[in-house]
Amino acid sequence: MDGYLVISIVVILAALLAAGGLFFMFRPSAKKLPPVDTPPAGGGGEEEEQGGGTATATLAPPAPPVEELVKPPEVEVPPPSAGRMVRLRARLARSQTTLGKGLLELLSRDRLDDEVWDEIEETLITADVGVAPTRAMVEELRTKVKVLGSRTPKEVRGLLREQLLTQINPGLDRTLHTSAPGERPAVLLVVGVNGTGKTTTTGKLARSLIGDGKSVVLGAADTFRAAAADQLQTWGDRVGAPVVRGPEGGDPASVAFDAVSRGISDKADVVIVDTAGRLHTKTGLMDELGKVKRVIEKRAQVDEVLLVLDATTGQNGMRQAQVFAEVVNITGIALTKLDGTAKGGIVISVQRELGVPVKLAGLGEGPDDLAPFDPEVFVDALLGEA
Ligand SMILES: Nc1nc2c(ncn2[C@@H]2O[C@H](COP(=O)(O)OP(=O)(O)OP(=O)(O)O)[C@@H](O)[C@H]2O)c(=O)[nH]1
Repeated sequence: MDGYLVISIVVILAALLAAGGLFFMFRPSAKKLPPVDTPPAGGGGEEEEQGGGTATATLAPPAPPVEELVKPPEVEVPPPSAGRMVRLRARLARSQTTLGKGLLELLSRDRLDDEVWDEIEETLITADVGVAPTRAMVEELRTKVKVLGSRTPKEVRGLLREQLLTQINPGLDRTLHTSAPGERPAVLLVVGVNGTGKTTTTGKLARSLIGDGKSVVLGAADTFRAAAADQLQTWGDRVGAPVVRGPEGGDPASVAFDAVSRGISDKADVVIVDTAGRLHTKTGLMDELGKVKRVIEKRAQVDEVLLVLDATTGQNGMRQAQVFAEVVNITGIALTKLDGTAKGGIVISVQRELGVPVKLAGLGEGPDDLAPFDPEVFVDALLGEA
């Protein structure tokens, strides 16, 4: 019986060894693996096919790790801000020359009677210049025309140019405060009614500052609308500016605080905080913006409060601007959509009403269509070529 058992074990072992041997002889070889489907690089794929027969020739190169296939988004290098208003002058000319040409035509008439002066006044008021500045301009023009007697087109243009410039006041300091004393970043707070172009202006401004060689951190304190933070994120990603954001409906002041803290720790040059500024009630607005400003000031001074105003909204926009001015100390105005209105006179009335200079002009929807406001370029675009 024992002998029978021993023989059985030996037979089983022999069968196992034989099976193992067969497996190693016929196991699928790495050489026969299907080629990995990778795009041919530099003609290498063709060479491999021509080599046919040898194992190395049929082997495809190892697939790159997945992370390598996901390319990081390309960071754009925006152009500097200098000379932008000149570059965008055609946009202004297209929308504003109705005003300029209308005034030039009226002032060039042989007889300047009361009716014509009324028309001049009307043209200025229609273009949102505002009643008081219109009266001042008309009075000055009347006196100068009397002194001049007969007028050549060049003289008329010169007179009007001088008057418009006087009202716009080229002497105002339009510098955007983007350099802070000491180590900390400059802090810019962007306020305004939704839809005026606030988020777009924040994004464009970040681009233009980066184009001027500054580093920027963006704060998406418009937590009221998630899309606004996404929009800002896209702007930031395009130029490599970090965007600090919070949960939808979260506390805007806390996002603003975090953004400024990030700017300080990153040693950034500028932090721009985009706010929601919903104009539900004046007290609500005051609470929200007041808190954002107070909380930021725990970390750094706010160097610039930029009010974004839509030039196409006329007197309604002006009223909204006044509410913001009562709530927060505005230091500059970004006038958007100047490319889409003939009412460029709003530059004059808004400065006069708020006592704050227009510092930036929005002249289109393109990423680089925001320019430092230049009064002379503006007036020349308005009046057309001399
Ligand atoms: N033509 C023209 N369009 C502009 C200009 N600035 C902004 N816009 C457009 O105005 C629209 C509103 O801009 P947003 O930046 O979303 O406005 P917002 O004030 O931030 O509004 P919320 O995101 O709701 O807070 C967008 O379609 C912009 O492209 C400009 O200077 N010219």
